[in-house]
Amino acid sequence: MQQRQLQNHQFNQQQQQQQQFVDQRPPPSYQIYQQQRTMDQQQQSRALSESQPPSSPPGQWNQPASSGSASLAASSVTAASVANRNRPLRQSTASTSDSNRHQPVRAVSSPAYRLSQQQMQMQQPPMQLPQQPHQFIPQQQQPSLAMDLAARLEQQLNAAAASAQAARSLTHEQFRSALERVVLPEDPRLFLDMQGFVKIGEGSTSQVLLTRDRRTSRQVAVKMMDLRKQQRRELLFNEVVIMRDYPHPCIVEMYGSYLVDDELWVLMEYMPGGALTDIVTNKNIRLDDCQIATICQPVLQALSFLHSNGVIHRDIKSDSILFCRTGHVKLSDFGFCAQVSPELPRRKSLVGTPYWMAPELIARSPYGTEVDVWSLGVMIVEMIDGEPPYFNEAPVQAMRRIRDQQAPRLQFSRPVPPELADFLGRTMARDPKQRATADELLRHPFIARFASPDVGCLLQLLSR
Ligand SMILES: Nc1ncnc2c1ncn2[C@@H]1O[C@H](COP(=O)(O)OP(=O)(O)OP(=O)(O)O)[C@@H](O)[C@H]1O
Repeated sequence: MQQRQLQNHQFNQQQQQQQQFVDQRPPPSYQIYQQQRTMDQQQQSRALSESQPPSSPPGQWNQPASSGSASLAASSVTAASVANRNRPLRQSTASTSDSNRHQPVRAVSSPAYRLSQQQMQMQQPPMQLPQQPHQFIPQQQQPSLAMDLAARLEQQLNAAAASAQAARSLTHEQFRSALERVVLPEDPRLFLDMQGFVKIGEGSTSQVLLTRDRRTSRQVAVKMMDLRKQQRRELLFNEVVIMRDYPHPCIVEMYGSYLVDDELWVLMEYMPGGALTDIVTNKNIRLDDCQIATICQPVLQALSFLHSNGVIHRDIKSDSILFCRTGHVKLSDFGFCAQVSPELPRRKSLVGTPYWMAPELIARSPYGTEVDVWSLGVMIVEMIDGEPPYFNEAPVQAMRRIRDQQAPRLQFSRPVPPELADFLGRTMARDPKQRATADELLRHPFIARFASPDVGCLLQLLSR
C-alpha cells in the first residue's frame, strides 16, 4: 500500500517537473538539481520499502511494553528514520544519496550521522482548516500573532487527534493556500541566480542550497521544503515565522519566505562555517573548555531570548548550530518550535530528535522551555565525547533509557574541570524544576571562566 503511495507520489513529482520545464524553462543547473532530487527520492523510496519490517505497518514503529509510566507504543518515526534505523550509526556515507551529488562549497555534515538522528514525531492526523480562512495572518503582522497562529494550528492538530470525528483532512490545496497567506508574494526565481544553485545541506524535511540574490549580490542559503513530504506540515509555519519575527544576533537571519510550486523556500543568511556536527564528529578535533563555553554562550543567549518570548526550540543539537565565516555561532532550524503562553503554558507533543530529547518529553508529561536546556546538555556531551549518550543504541532503546534511568552516563573521553561538570549537571537534571534556566546558565562560573570574549578560539576550528 505504502509502496503504491510512493510510486504515485513519484509519478506526481515527475509530472510536476515536466510541467515546470514546459512552463518556466528553469536554467540548466536548477534542472540538474531537480533531476538529481527525483533520483534521490527514488533511491530513498527503495530504501524505505526494503527496510520495512514485514510485521510492522508502514511508518509505524511499535515499541515493546515499557516499564515506565508512559508508553512509547504510540510513537512513530519519519520515513527517513525507518529507512535508516538498521544501519550502523557511523556507517560510511557511500551508501547514502549524498555520494554523487554536486560538490558542496563546504563539507556537508556527515550524512550517516544525520541520517542516524531519527527524528521522532507523533503520527497525527492532518489539521483542520480553520473555520474562517481569513484567520491566517499576513506576513507583516505582529510577531506574537503570527506565532499564535502556529500554536493555534498545533492546538488544532492535537484536538483533531483527540477526536477521530474531527480529524477531517485538509487538502493539499487548502493547506497551500493557508501557507500562501503568510509568505511573501514574489517569485524568488525572478531574483535568485538560478544557475548558481549548489547544495550545501540536507535535513529530514528539507534540502538547503546556496545561491546569490541578484538584487543585492549577496549569497543566500535557500531551504526548500516540499509541502507534500512533511509529516506534520503545520510545523512549516514555524519555518516562516520564527526567524522572521524573532531576530537576534545569535539567530540565523531570515530574508524572506516564498511558495514555489509545492515547495516552501526560506531564504536566509548563508553560514559558510557549516554545522557544529562537522566539528564534533571529526575525530581529529577535540574541543577544549574555552571552545565549548564560547559555543554555549551565544546558544544560551538565543535560548534565553526565545524562552522569554515563550518559544521552545525543541531540536537543540549540534546540527542546529551554524558557524559564520568570522567564527561566530548562531542557532538555526526552527522547524520544530512550539509556543507557550499563560493560556497554554505546557506542550505535550513528542517532537525532536531521540537522543537529545528530555525525559519529561519522552514520558509525554506536559513540558516547557526546560527541554531545550536538557538538549543543550546533550549537545555539550557531543562536544566532549563526539556523540550523544546512548548513541550506539537504537533510538527507541535510548529513549527508554533517557526516560527511565538516572542522568545519562557520560563517557568523558577527557578530564573536565569542575565548572564544566557542574554546568552539565545543571543542564541534565532529570527533574525539570531542578534544571537551570538559560539565564542561570549564562551566569554560571563555567561561562564566566571559559567563554572567550572574542571568537578566536573558534576560528581555529574552522581553519582545520
Ligand atoms: N543558513 C545556512 N547556511 C549554511 N548551511 C545551512 C544553513 N541552513 C542549513 N544549512 C545546512 O543544511 C542542513 C540542514 O538544514 P536544517 O537543519 O535547517 O534542515 P532540517 O530539514 O530542518 O533538518 P533536521 O533534520 O535537523 O530537522 C544543516 O545541518 C546545515 O548543514
